[in-house]
Parts: sequence; C-alpha cells; structure tokens
Amino acid sequence: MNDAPLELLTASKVKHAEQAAATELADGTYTLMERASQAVYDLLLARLADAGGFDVLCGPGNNGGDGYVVARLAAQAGLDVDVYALGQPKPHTDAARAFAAWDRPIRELAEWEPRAGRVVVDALFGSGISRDLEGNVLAAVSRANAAGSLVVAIDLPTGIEADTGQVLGAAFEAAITVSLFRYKPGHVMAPGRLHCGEVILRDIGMDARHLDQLQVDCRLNAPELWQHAYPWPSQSQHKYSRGHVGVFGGGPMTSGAARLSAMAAARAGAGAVTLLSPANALLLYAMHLTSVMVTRLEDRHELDEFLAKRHPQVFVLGPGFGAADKVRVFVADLLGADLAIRPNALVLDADGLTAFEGDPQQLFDLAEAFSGNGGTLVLTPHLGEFRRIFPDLEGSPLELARQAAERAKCVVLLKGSDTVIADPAGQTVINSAAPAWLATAGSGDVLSGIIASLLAQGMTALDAAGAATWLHAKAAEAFGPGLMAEDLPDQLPSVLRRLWRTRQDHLLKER
Ligand SMILES: NC(=O)C1=CN([C@@H]2O[C@H](COP(=O)(O)OP(=O)(O)OC[C@H]3O[C@@H](n4cnc5c(N)ncnc54)[C@H](OP(=O)(O)O)[C@@H]3O)[C@@H](O)[C@H]2O)[C@@H](O)CC1
Ligand SMILES: [K+]
Repeated sequence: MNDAPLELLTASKVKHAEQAAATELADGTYTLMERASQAVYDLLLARLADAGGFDVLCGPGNNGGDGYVVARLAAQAGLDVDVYALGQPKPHTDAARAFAAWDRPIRELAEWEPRAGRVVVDALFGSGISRDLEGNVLAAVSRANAAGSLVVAIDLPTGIEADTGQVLGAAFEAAITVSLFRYKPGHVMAPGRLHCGEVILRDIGMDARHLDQLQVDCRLNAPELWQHAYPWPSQSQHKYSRGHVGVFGGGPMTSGAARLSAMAAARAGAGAVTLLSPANALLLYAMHLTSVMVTRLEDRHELDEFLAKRHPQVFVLGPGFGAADKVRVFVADLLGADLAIRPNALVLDADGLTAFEGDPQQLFDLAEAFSGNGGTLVLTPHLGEFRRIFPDLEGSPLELARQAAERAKCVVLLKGSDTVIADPAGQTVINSAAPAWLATAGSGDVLSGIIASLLAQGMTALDAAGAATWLHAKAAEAFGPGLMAEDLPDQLPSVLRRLWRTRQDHLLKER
C-alpha cells in the first residue's frame, strides 16, 4: 500500500462521494459501475488470463452489478465465463441495468461448486453488506474456502464489513481484492485484511475533490500525516528546550519496564529524561542508567519539588509501576488543578490504567479537568487493559477506540496488530499490520516512552501517537527475528535517519 491515499472511507462516505461524482457524469453512477468493472476485468486479464475459466458470483446489489458487467466484458473477449446469481437486482437500479445487459445464462448460486482451475469472481456483497451471511451465500463461501478456490473479490470479500473489518458469519479468503477509489477500514483492520489477500486500489475517475465534502475522519498511519510537525532539533535549542520527560519507575523487581520507556524517550529525541524512582530502587536504577537521570520520588511533596526544579513537560506513568493506590494519587496530582506547576502531558499505560479498574469515572473526570486546563492525556491500553477501564463498550477495535476517546475526553491508543488511535473529536488513525515481532514483553513500555518524548518536543497528541506507533513498528521491522523490547530503542536511530533523509530529499526537491 505504499504511496496509496491514506483516507479510509466508510460505506456511507463512499456512497456520498459516488453521488457527488455522478452529478458530473453523463451516465451517473452507472458510469462508475462500468469503470469499476473495467478495472476488475483489466486485472483479471493482466493476472489470470490463463485461468481455466471464471465463475462470477453476483449478489442483488451494486456489487453484483459490477459482477454482471465484468462477466459481460470477459464474455465479449471470448473468455469462458459462468454467472451464478443470488436473487435479482431491484428494478431501476444500476445493478438491474447491468443484469439486463447480461444476455447469457444465469444459474442459481445454490448450484455453484468449486471447479479446479476456475477463478471465482466474488461480486456477492461489497460495502452494502448489512447482516451475517446465511443460506446459499454461506454455503458458497464455505465451499470456496474449503476447496482453496482462487477468489478475486470486487471491493471487499463477501462477509467483511467495510466500516470495521469484522467478519459477518463467514467471509471469502480472497487471493486478490480490488478496492475502488479509496480503501475502507475493512481492508486494513484484522480480521478483514486477512481475508483480502493482495489489495489493489483502482481509481475509477472519482476526483479527490469529492473527499472535501465528506469530512474524512479515519486515515491510515504514515509519515505524510505528521511529518510536517516532526520535532527535528534545531541549532537554537538546548537540552531542556528539546523536552524533558519524567518516567515513574516501579520497585526493584519490576524496574525493567520503566527503564525501557525512559530509554525509548531518550532515543526518540527528548533532550532530558528522568527516571522517578521509589527509595528502595534508587541504586538499581542508577546502576542501570547512564544518560537518563534518576531522582527519588515517593510522594506528592517530591513531585512538586521535581516539577518546580526541573520543569518536565511530560510524564509516563504505568510501566512496571505496580501499586494501584499510588498510581491514583499521582494521577490525581498530575491532572488535578492544584499543583503549583503542572505538566503539559501524561501518558498513562499498563498499571497506570488498570489502577482505575474499580472507578474509571474518576480517571475520566480528572482527564476532563486536565484538558480543560490545556493538558494532554494519552491512554495506551492493549485490549485486556482496555476492557478493564471500558468494560461496557462493544464493537470492533475501531469502534472501541472511538467511543473510549469520546468518553475519556483524551487520545486513546488501542494497541494490537492493528493499532487504532482516536481523539475525542472523532479523528482516528489506524496503524495497520504491525510486524509480528512486536508482540513481545516490554514493547508497549517502549511505545509509551516514544509518545511521551514526542509530546515533550511539542507534537500534538494525535501526531505524537501516530508518529510513535509508526517509529515503533519500523524499529521492529528493521530488527526482525529475535527481537526483544530492549532492541527497539537502539533501532530508533536508523529509522529516524531514514525519516530525516526523506525529509531532506523532499526539502531539496522543493527548492
Ligand atoms: N465508488 C464506488 O465505490 C463504487 C461502488 N460500486 C459497487 O457498489 C457496491 C455497493 O453496492 P450496494 O450498496 O448496493 O451494496 P452491496 O454490497 O451490493 O450489497 C447490498 C445488497 O445486498 C443485500 N445484503 C446485504 N447483506 C446481506 C446478507 N448478509 N445476506 C443477504 N443479502 C444481503 C442487501 O439487501 P437488503 O439489506 O437491502 O435487504 C442489498 O440488496 C460496492 O461494494 C461496489 O462493488 C460500483 O458499482 C460503483 C462505484
Ligand atoms: K465482493
């Protein structure tokens, strides 16, 4: 998906864009159907011309309409095509017109059986799927998947919900999915993306102009989203103006997590990082850290003192911290209004989140007060932690993150193989398909450190979360097999160097 457009469109936004585009086309939305079908047909010809024939499975909606047009184009070119249909399109629709223009036999979908060598063109349902598969569709999908049929899906594999990537009962395991105009969340969010095979985006002549009216609120994560705001250091800065991050450390037996977070914050460019240690772990932290400073911080008084003396902008609280009661006290101090000097931002992760399991509303109230005072809170749960503070929320990860950000009135980054970042205004960024190597202990601690570092250097919460998630994934990709979380901070320089070079090249081109 390199260089692909980043906007992800829901089914209803696609419909709106189609309607807007259609007003400028002689044959309205039917022209779009013909273009979409031409794109699919061209792909079949380019990739699969030597297949032993094509079985086009057509549904009753416009996805089926695309299927009838593809079948017609293929048959006119002399290819061996059979059409199987699930019902008939409603009268006076584009699909009905496409159906009427197919003048060869149509068989019932129930009759369809996988046959060796034949390609299945999936035109049953696309973005209009509205409920679980059943009956003949479910049977066809199950038979194709069991037989390992080579499936080319139009728009989306039947069974995948465009807006969420959820599987509705069952879904084709496609080899290729041809997405039209823009990707949908279903192409980039598991389990949907795992059913798509190779996703090929085809422009169908719809102008990007039509996106302006849509208020797109969901995007794929990529440097294009945040590189304009990336805090590369300048000559005029000194170490504290490059941001100071305070990382709360746990006791001696769980000190690794905070150290990982602190190292990552330093590698991601913060000018200064201080590890805030309980008295019984001071020596341990001091022995294991070099450029990261270590300070004793046991209570509110010491927090006040640290803030007054060192002016850290951002804190990380949670990695390896343990003590839930202490978390609640520190969070109340940091986010509450009565500290003499307040930090700009707090990244709450791991134990920092689960400490509020019994009373999440307490956290949300503090978050609201903090943001009312111009503060920035970022929550970085994985799904297990998420469930503890948002036990009643339901839906796909995209829906969960969105609802949580609205409720908690802060940026919520829901970690997973597809990480979703949502802000309270409803903007979402999806970091799709993280390298599998990242599923390792401590990797989340590194992420929270990078986010804090970028916040301390002045990025906004959504940009910092997006950039950090991207850097984190690229660091894992660069290291590859054998990755442990402690390898991640050390990979950051090479990832950052590449990002820096891309920026330099870009600046040169602009001159
Ligand atoms: N710009 C673009 O992107 C363009 C998009 N185009 C194409 O249009 C497609 C969207 O078309 P669409 O809106 O008609 O929806 P589609 O997916 O055909 O399904 C709706 C039908 O399925 C039915 N139905 C739903 N679920 C069901 C179930 N589980 N089991 C049984 N039935 C079920 C539903 O029935 P109902 O819910 O009304 O009872 C309705 O009849 C899009 O994916 C792309 O291929 C191009 O042609 C032009 C450019
Ligand atoms: K389809």
